[in-house]
Amino acid sequence: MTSRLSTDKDEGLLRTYVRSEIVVFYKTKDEFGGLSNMASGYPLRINRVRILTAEALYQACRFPHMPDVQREIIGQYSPMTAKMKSKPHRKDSRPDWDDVRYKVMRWCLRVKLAQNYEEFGRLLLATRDRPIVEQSRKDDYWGAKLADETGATLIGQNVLGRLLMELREKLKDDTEGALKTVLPLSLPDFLLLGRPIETVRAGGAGNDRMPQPALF
Ligand SMILES: Nc1nc(O)c(N)c(N[C@@H]2O[C@H](COP(=O)(O)O)[C@@H](O)[C@H]2O)n1
Repeated sequence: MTSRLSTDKDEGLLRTYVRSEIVVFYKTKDEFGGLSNMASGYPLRINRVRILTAEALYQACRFPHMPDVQREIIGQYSPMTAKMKSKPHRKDSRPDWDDVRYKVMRWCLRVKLAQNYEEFGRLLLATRDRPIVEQSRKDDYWGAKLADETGATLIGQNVLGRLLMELREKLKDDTEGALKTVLPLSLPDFLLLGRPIETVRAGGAGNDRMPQPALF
């Protein structure tokens, strides 16, 4: 599975999923909504900076050269607003963004697991061996869209779901807790607020819902 995801060569390859055979999440309140990057309750800490959701972290990674934009993104309470704050700057995303975004997403999911090992791990393992799919209205790159109005079938590249499945398989073998440590990606300028992103370790993030803006 890693090789399928290790390049965007298969970009455009749409997969078809039958709803009754998969774990699908659409809203964060769904049974498996915690798998969404928009889900709250899985706080992160990078270089001692608290970040409320994987979505905010992912969006901030677009702009290593723009710390003020990163600060604005991770300063939002709402993950959707964090995503919206990145939108006006998208054209200024790091120049290799389209090539590296799936690697960044894989790293964000690793961080989410490392720092929320019990809760997120339990949710991942509860999907057992089923395909995981994020249902989306518009985005059939990260997720999959309804094939028709019955909703019985979804079609998309489902890159996020495939990364989650990849992580689930690693977690099944993680008897030593190796996934509680996450090395930084070896990308040029992998920065947060002007500093190189350091190794991420379990603990540290806390789950006290302290608002990120309080840190600024
Ligand atoms: N707009 C929107 N609404 C939701 O409810 C979503 N779950 C998403 N998808 C997430 O957006 C992220 C990708 O953002 P880019 O389009 O690459 O900037 C990723 O976390 C998707 O899962 N989008």
